[in-house]
Amino acid sequence: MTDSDRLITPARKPEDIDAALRPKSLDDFVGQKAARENLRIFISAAKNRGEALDHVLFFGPPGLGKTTLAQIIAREMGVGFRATSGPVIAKSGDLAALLTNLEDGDVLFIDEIHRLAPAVEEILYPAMEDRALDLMIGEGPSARSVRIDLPRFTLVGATTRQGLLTTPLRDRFGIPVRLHFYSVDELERVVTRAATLLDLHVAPDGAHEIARRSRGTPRIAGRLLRRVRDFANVAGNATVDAKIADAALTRLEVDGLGLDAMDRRYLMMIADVYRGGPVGVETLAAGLSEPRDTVEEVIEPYLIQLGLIARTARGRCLNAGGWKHLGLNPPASTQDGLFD
Ligand SMILES: Nc1ncnc2c1ncn2[C@@H]1O[C@H](COP(=O)(O)OP(=O)(O)OP(=O)(O)O)[C@@H](O)[C@H]1O
Ligand SMILES: [Mg+2]
Repeated sequence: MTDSDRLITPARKPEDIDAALRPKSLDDFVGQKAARENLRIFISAAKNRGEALDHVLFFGPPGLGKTTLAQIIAREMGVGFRATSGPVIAKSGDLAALLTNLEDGDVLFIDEIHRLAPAVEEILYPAMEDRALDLMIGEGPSARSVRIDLPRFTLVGATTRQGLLTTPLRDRFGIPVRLHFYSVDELERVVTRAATLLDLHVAPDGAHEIARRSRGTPRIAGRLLRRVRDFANVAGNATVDAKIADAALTRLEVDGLGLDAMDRRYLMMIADVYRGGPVGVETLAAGLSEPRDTVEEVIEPYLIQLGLIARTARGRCLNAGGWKHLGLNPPASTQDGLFD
């Protein structure tokens, strides 16, 4: 099984209906209170001054609302929205064309901005800083550089890997925004809101059951809701309540914390093969036959967030909560206060 086959992967799956479920305004956007309130202030200040919003960088795990917020910024600023992504911009000329075609004040959204080619990235520096484009005209000895002024624009970058961004690029974003996993309460609101959009009746206990299994991630909440709806339909239930949600998600092998077979294999491997760790991430990745990136970016963040495992300098360790979730006792030798 690869990560994209998992029901609870935070990455976008083809059947996800992200666009239909996207909140369209800051008021409609659930959670991320600090980010939301800061953006509200920056947006209203920029509008008052009649300026474009400063460049914004969103970073955080997949499915938390980076693309959604980028679109909301354009809407709240009342400007156009142009979207592209790092790997799509192959040549510096492609980016130059995008930039020169912007209209005054537009938002240019670059997803996966950590994957920009270095030559393309260099075009961005003067564009972001001075709203200018430096172009080379001609070749050989007669070549000369001309500077073209660009319209005012806001670059909104998104990345799941802030660490892979070069410092000069990161430094040019005036408004860096980190997105966090959502609380169960917030996800209940995400589920209830999505249910209304899907014309589906979900009882509060049903929303709670789906929320607590959604790994802090709205995209997963939307996906699980639609899966549970299928079960409710087949069972002839008009309302999604906790019972049907639990039955459906248990059938789909998503446990009470939102962990699936892959997570349990990961935990089990540390517990069983490495007696609770520490064990290196490379070793775990090899044991699970998963790329190291998937282990570090997809499997581990949520397990760390739950406090089931810890990343230490010597490797990964299972915490007390991890042992408990597996229904196991830590080996006696590790019970001397090493685990909380
Ligand atoms: N705060 C929120 N309230 C309600 N729904 C949300 C919220 N944040 C995200 N969603 C929903 O979750 C889904 C994924 O959001 P989005 O596409 O913005 O995530 P992303 O961070 O851009 O993910 P990726 O890193 O994969 O590009 C969308 O369907 C969106 O409507
Ligand atoms: Mg996105």
